[in-house]
Amino acid sequence: MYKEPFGVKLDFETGIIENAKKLVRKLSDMKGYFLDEEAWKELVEKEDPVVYEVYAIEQEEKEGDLNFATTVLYPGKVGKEFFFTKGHYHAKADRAEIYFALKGKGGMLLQTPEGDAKFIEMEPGTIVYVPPYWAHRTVNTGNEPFIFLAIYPADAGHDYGTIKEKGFSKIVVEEDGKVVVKDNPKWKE
Ligand SMILES: O=P(O)(O)OC[C@H]1O[C@](O)(CO)[C@@H](O)[C@@H]1O
Ligand SMILES: [Fe+2]
Repeated sequence: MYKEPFGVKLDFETGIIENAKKLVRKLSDMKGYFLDEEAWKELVEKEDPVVYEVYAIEQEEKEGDLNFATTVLYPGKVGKEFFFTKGHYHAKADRAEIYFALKGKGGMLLQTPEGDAKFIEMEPGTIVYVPPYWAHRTVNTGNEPFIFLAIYPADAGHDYGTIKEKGFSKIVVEEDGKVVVKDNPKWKE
């Protein structure tokens, strides 16, 4: 009837949550996500780096329950574009989410289904509220791993397909040593 409460330990240095399920996303898992396809191919053939790791504590997909996960997003670029997570809408699109930045430097790209985008900078201590219906992707704009905790409804689910197909309307790139958010020339409305 009642579920058993529990506490787990999160290591602030590494982002690892004990007893969590680990997921690894390598650059080869992200075909078609980056603007510069040549640079993507070259880097995959050379070293196929890990782009991010997720440590998740997940419950059954039921209304009312909560999941949480840390992400360790490594520093790097494909061409001029900073490493990012795949990004997704929630399968149940009206589900919100909270992110809490722990280490490193980065930001979150958010987008409505109409393509209105927003970039929110994140540093340790930043809490980001992801409202219902907004797609979200995190970006590492620094030189060390960008680590954050996400807390989301257990029944939110992931809709990766829409972003994989259309991308985000904005990209985050390095130009003259600066972080620049600009229009994505490949964005399909
Ligand atoms: O699911 P993505 O877009 O690959 O990004 C990874 C992060 O997002 C989450 O799916 C939560 O929104 C986590 O599992 C993880 O923190
Ligand atoms: Fe999410």
